[in-house]
Amino acid sequence: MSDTPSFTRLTDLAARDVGGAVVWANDEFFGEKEALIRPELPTFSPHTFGHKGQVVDGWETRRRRPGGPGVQGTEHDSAIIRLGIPGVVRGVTVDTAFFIGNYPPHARVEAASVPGFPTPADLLAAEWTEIVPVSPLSGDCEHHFAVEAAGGAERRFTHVRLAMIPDGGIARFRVYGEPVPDPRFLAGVPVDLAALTNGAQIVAASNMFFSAPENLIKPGESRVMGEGWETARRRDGVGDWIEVRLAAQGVPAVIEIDTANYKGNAPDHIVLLGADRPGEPAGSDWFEVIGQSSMLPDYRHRFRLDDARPVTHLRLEVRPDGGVARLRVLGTLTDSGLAAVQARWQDNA
Ligand SMILES: NC(=O)NC(NC(N)=O)C(=O)[O-]
Repeated sequence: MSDTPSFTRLTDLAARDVGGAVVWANDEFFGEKEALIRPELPTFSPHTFGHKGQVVDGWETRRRRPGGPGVQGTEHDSAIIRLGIPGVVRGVTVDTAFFIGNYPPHARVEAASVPGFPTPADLLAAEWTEIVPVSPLSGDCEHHFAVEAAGGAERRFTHVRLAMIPDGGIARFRVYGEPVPDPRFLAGVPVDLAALTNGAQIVAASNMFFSAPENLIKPGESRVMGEGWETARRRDGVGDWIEVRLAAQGVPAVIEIDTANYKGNAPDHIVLLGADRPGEPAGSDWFEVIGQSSMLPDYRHRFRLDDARPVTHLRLEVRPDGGVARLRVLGTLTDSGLAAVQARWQDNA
């Protein structure tokens, strides 16, 4: 349990900051269900009581009593989470941090793929596939469970259901996996080729001391410094960088490099390189997309590209170091890029 498995380096598809939501729970008497998907680490303030009991940073149900409130029609407590980014699930983490006398002894996870805009009633009636069987939990502990492809076939899921058996508290729930975007929303319109929600992925980074490079391509604005990508102070003059694999091959038209909230720690300048290697990791065949350009603190820098070449990967170099909040790459998929997105969609239907 102490070794952190590699799937935890994938995107947390359920996190609130990528659009996840806890849409239903049969009970949340002591702790609200939405806490499950907060991106921040859980906290605890001992001997802090509200009208309902100890204040907790997690989803916590009441003690189940036969025929008592909150338990009608259920065998155990459960919550349904809408993934912010539908995709293939590779593993989950159930974190019982700070729940010691009140952790659930077992958990189980199921997943479903429900099209459209399902209501909680639609979800309760949906067909669910078990992705983590009933498994023992201990108190105040992170539990990592790898998810095997059901029957050997990979599936794109839109929702997961977390059961705690029979009741208790869970601080955080992470659902790690690979986004699988719906090609209908990427065909024939300008899109952000670097967006996590469109299937882009950060594949390498020089440094992530203060915050994760994946933040660069998350949805929405970066509201505070901690929501961007910030490196440690460099003393070697080498410079920091990230590499992003785009949603698929596309032609970029407008690039945004936003240093929002980096006021005393924006990079001095950047260079943006591109590579066109469909189906392969980017190698050393980089070409210039944006030449050396000065950066201002706390500023959304926009660059218009004319006659750009198709790219599958971009490499953002920041010199000498510092923070960048967001990288946006507005452009259109090429025919072969769209075909790749469609093939992935069909493979995971
Ligand atoms: N001291 C507690 O935490 N008690 C109860 N929980 C809360 N949150 O008050 C309980 O019964 O699990």
